[in-house]
Formats: sequence, structure tokens, C-alpha cells
Amino acid sequence: MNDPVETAKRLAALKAVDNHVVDGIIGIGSGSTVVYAVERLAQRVKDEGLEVICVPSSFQAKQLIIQHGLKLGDLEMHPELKVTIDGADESDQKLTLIKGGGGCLTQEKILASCAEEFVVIADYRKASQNLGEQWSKGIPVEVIPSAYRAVYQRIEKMLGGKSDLRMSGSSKAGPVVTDNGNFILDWKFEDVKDWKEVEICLNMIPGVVENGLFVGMARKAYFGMSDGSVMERTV
Ligand SMILES: O=C(CO)[C@H](O)[C@H](O)COP(=O)(O)O
Repeated sequence: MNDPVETAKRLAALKAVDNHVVDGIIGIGSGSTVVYAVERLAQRVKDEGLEVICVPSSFQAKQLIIQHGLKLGDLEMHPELKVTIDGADESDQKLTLIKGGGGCLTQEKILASCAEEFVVIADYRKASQNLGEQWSKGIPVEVIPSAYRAVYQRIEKMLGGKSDLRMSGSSKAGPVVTDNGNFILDWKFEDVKDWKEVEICLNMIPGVVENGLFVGMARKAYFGMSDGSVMERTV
């Protein structure tokens, strides 16, 4: 594999799976980095007889689990997870994360919250000192479709910045619809001092389902670097 970003994602995923996964129930995040984690999990199941049941955070994660022949579970059967492994769009020094670039933030946050340990895997482009340095698309906010304009206006009034309704692009006219049947606003923030306060404030707006700020949830992150090493952050 020659692409340095893909190599970095793979290295981070391998290390996280090797260091954190033991027999038990595993939460599987979404995105392109998680693909490498699922591949590694499947390899360990085959080579070592690892006994895992995987709980997906999205349609994509479910497909990955099935394609790799792993045991599929759900939160109703397994509300307590040993570890959740997931990617991120950006992480600051304290492992405050922006997530939801793939639109799966609500289930991802649920899986992170149900796990004894939440481990982040990402490539070097995602590691920042402060949020917003690398990720310029804003903070995803999942909203009930009928409330999107009301929420949009409330966010601007309360917190400033600007929101965009996420659109599907060329393959379908209209907005992105999440796995839960909702819309996504991408809120471009300005001057945030307290991320926890913002996370709570966004979720207090009626019509908001969840937002993509993950504050104080991750304790460990692995970032694949361009030189082939893996940088670890622990908080
Ligand atoms: O939050 C997510 C999806 O909702 C992903 O974890 C995030 O977008 C990172 O994706 P990738 O591993 O493709 O960089």
C-alpha cells in the first residue's frame, strides 16, 4: 500500500485492535479507518480464535461485520461493551473529538458511551492542538428534518457561527438522510472556549438529536503518522 494516508490509517487500526481487543463485545465505529480495524479483528478471530461479538454504529459498520464473517450483535442484546473502536474527523490534545463526517454520530456516541473503553483511530491529518485547525467543515448536528431551520436559527443566535444543511451531492438531489432518517447541519463555529458547554447547549435545542462533539469520552487515541510510526495520545 503506497498511499501514506491509507497506510497511516491501517497502522493506527492494527495497533488499537492488538492493544485493546480481548474476548467480548466490541463496538464498531464507522468510516474508512474502521475498515482496517474490522479486517484486523477478522484476522485475529481466524488466527487466535478470538471470541468477539461486534455491535455496529451504522449500516456501513454492519455490512463490514457481515462481510468479514464476524458475529453481529446489537445494543438491545449487549448494552455493555468492552471496547468501542472508532475514527474521528479531528482530535485536540485532550482527545476532544469532532465526529460525524460520515453522518453516523448519534449511534457512534451511543456506542462510545456504552463501552468500558473508547479508543480512537485516525491518520496524522486528524491530530490537532485545537479543534478547527484541520477540520474546516464544522460540527455535525443531527436534526429532526422538520426542525432543521428552527435549529439552524437557534444555533446561530445562541452560539454564533453559521450552519449548512448537508447535501447529498451528485448521486441524489436533496439533503443527506442519516441511518435514523434525519438531516445533518454542519455548524461552522467561532471562538469556542468550553467544548463541554457547547456540546450540552447544542443538545438542549429541541429538534437536535445529537451533535458530533465528543468531550471527555476517549482516553486513548492512535494516530498513524506519515513516517510509518504510530503516535499515541492518552488522557
Ligand atoms: O465520525 C465518523 C463517521 O460518522 C468517522 O469516524 C469520521 O468521519 C472519520 O472517518 P474516516 O476514518 O473515514 O476518516
